[in-house]
Amino acid sequence: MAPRPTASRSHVAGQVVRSGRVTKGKSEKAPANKVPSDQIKVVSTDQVLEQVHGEPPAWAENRQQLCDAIPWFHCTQGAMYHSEGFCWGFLIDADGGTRTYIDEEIIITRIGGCCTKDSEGNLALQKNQEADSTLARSIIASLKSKLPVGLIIGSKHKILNRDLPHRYNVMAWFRVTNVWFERIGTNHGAKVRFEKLDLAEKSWWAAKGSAPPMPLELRDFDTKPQTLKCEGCSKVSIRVYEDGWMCLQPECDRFWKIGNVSSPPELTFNPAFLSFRSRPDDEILPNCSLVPDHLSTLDEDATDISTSRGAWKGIVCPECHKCIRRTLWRGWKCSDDSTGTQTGGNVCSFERLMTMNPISRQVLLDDSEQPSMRREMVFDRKFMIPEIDDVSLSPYRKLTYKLDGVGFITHFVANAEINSRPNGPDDLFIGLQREDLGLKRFPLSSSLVAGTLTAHFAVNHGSPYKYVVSVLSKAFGEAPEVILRALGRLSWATEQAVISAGDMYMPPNELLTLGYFEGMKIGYHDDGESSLGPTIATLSLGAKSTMWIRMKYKHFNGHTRRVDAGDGKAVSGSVLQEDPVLKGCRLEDERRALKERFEAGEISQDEYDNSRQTLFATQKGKQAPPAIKLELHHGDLVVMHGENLQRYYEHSVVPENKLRFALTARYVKPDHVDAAEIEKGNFTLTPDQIYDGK
Ligand SMILES: O=C(O)CCC(=O)C(=O)O
Ligand SMILES: [Fe+2]
Repeated sequence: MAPRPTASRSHVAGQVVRSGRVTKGKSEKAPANKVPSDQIKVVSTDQVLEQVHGEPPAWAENRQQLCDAIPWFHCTQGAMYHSEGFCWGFLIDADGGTRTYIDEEIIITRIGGCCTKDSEGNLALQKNQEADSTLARSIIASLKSKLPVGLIIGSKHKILNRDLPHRYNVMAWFRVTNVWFERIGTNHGAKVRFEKLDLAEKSWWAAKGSAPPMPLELRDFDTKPQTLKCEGCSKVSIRVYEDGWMCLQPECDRFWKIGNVSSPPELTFNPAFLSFRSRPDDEILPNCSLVPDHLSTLDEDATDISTSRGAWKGIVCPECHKCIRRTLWRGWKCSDDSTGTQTGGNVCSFERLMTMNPISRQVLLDDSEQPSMRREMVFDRKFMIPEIDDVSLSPYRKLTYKLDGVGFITHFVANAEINSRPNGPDDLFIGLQREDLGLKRFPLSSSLVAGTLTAHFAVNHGSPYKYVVSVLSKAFGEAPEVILRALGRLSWATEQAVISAGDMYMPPNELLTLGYFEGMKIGYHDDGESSLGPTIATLSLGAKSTMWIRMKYKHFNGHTRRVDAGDGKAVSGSVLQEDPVLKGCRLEDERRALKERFEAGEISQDEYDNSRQTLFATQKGKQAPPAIKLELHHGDLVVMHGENLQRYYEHSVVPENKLRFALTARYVKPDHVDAAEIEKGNFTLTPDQIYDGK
């Protein structure tokens, strides 16, 4: 038997393989003494990294950059990007599992999925991975359809032991040559062998100073590793390990056995399995380029192109090759989408700002949205039906949605007469596009995947306010005319709504402008910070959108969400300390009855809590369906009023077309603002900036 390299004694291209996960065949080329010392970087006492020969064609500091710019890797989690039943892209990073392998042309790894972390932080298969699982099916489909797969290597990759230049590095196109199953722990999981498609070109991740690849004409494409038919299941399996041939069909009772004996835990790859190469095949063609040249496909002269879906994808910086997202309203700036950690102190100066021809309101109108004097209104009975008032604020139609004990939402429905007035919504819409407002996309403060940017642009004027993200605030004193005019309208709407409810009017001192391109939206959130007054007014400009309002999960269900304890088991959520038992919540009658008994002193706190736990155990918690649906059109105003509205309910807005602005004004309590920033919220409107409701 060939010597079996193990953790303690194997040397792979000049460095000790520390993980003990890889066992390489004897076909290894570069022996340790061939690596010049200037090409070795000592990272820590036990890690010596070789320099790589070249540079990746594209790279990223985080997954979001990668997913935004690389069309074959739209995936923020997991190793494999699959869609439409195929695997398109694959990331090899921290943990490829046991028996992984990498060299300049071949990669062997597990396909991901079905995993959990063991006590040492390594990924362990939690259950069997079957051939009909989504991941296995996708990778097998790519193999059978000869679909090339793009590979990316992350700097946490433990086996290559080269000094990878960036956190995520695009490698090359590969073909899938084999997919098979192995026993991994007590379960079985799928493995894959990738082979680089272009064998003529030297891989950038090859060691610096290493020999060029063997020319194609000198290569042997005929010798293949041994394949044998299993006497048990009659299916053919390839010989992956030198230690012996094994049946690799998990359903066979001879699976993962050499002869009659279970395979040893340490195995050596069959050199023939590592060294065979597939003949170049013209049929294997990627269906897009490895690194997209997105900028050259944008025709800026076409109207509205700068706000189309295609225009807010990420690009690969033509200068430094970093994947950059469109963080700026006007375009891409390499240094703006940077954590600064991967640039080695060099800031790339690339930027591409678009012309941004203003789009007129008419371009966004669809057939069902002809300008009319008063829009016809059809209400869907699935949602709350409002009170309709066509008189008191004419020419606006006033729709009021009342949530008992919670608050109300007033929708001021505009029409063509209102919109076309000088300095009205039509003019404001064009005005906002002409101004350089400094709209930007910011990282979401609470997101499952760190670094995720909002799917809308934002800029704040007036008192500082942190909504779902932190946005720098500009003083009203520096605000352009359009912002002050919008503030005039929003102050009017706030006053009308609040006074008609008999509440005190607090003039807004903050205005957040959101800009939405095609396909952008704002997900469910509330505007209920302790620093804010109870009233929030929004002016919609441009594309039509739908606003959804639903009860928050915990108020709908009466308990917080169940959380994953990390071992695959769910920890049940805790019951609410104070359950408002809102109208329409789940198990409303039962919850109200328990609450009444508790408040009447008939049951103790413990009994109340335990009875609710028992009640909730009968049904799985779920998200509340939307209670209110508002169709927001150009020029419409919406006022949400009531602290409890933000406490118990959340809202989201989904626009439908290429360009929409939402200008939302709030009252930020001065005791929550730094003294130095108070004056940012001061403003005086000129008489013609004050709105009179016409
Ligand atoms: O886009 C909209 O209409 C709503 C914006 C919003 O919810 C917010 O700014 O908090
Ligand atoms: Fe909001």
